[in-house]
Amino acid sequence: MSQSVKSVVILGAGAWGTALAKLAAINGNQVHLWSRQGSQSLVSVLENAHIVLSAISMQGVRDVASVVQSSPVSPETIFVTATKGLEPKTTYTPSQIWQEIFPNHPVVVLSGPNLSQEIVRELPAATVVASKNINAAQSVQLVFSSSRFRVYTNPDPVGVELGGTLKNVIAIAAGVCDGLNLGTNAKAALVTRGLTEIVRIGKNLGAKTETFYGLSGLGDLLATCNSPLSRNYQLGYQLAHGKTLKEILASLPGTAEGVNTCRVLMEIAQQRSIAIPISEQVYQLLEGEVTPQQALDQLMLRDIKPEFDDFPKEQMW
Ligand SMILES: NC(=O)c1ccc[n+]([C@@H]2O[C@H](COP(=O)([O-])OP(=O)(O)OC[C@H]3O[C@@H](n4cnc5c(N)ncnc54)[C@H](OP(=O)(O)O)[C@@H]3O)[C@@H](O)[C@H]2O)c1
Ligand SMILES: O=P(O)(O)OC[C@H](O)CO
Repeated sequence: MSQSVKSVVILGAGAWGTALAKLAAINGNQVHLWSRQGSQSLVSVLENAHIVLSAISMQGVRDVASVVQSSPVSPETIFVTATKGLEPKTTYTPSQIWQEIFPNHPVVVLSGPNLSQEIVRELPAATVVASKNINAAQSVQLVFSSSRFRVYTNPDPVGVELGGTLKNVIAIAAGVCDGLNLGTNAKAALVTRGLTEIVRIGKNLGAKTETFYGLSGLGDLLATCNSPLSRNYQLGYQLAHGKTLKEILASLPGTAEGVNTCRVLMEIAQQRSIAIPISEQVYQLLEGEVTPQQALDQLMLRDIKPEFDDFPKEQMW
């Protein structure tokens, strides 16, 4: 893989921003890792940046993007977003925020089964870079691809971004499932039906169904629902052990985006009349309206129904 050296600015020196900075540096790129707590001004690092990647947690994305907007950036700069969340006020995905603020720049989504602690240890992993601008996606692919990190391109940014974002809600449920010791059958049912919910929402928001069966959908869902390294999984696991959300958030290392995502997701589902029963129980659990056991009972005692929403009637019996 040969390419010219790129100037890459990573916004957000949290767990994911730091891991991505390491990956870009391995390929000989000139990398600036920016944090609001650091000494470098945003203006100074943005000068001549080919790629600006945001690994800011959802709550800070619009503020940081607005500050970037007031700084001089080259018209060629590609924006990459690696945040997995939804904006409460607008229900926008992070890439929609970046595209709204930078309408004339390519925006690329980077998302996949990427637990940062494994990537920092240089364990092998794969991810997806998705954009309507395929040249931009390919440039980003070259910057991050290495013998330890395999990067695929994809033309469905909304699907890639929603897969990574919505799985966090199901990962909370998976943590609850393991915390309650419900067994492997229950976990398989939960993850599979969770994927059905993600596909329903994603299709309604304009994503391609097949994207959710790829790395950024099913791949990330499997990684996050099965790893104690996931903050969202950990949060669910601890809820099942009787801790309150407040107690868990006070000691959790880093951001568990699933909590806010779940609230925004419920709003989207209600506005569009989309059934997402697992996510709804996660919501009620996070709001303290049900216990983990009550959430389980509510799911198991729902009306019986066909497995698929759109199977032709003559094929059901
Ligand atoms: N960790 C992973 O394995 C992983 C993998 C893939 C995707 N992601 C996604 O990447 C995003 C970041 O995750 P993370 O694990 O890196 O979280 P994190 O360790 O909590 O770091 C969050 C970063 O966002 C910054 N930030 C938050 N609000 C800000 C604001 N208003 N202005 C400026 N900076 C702000 C934080 O700055 P301060 O330190 O100054 O607060 C920090 O650098 C999340 O959306 C997550 O879902 C994470
Ligand atoms: O630690 P989590 O739950 O934010 O998950 C990290 C990544 O999204 C896994 O791909």
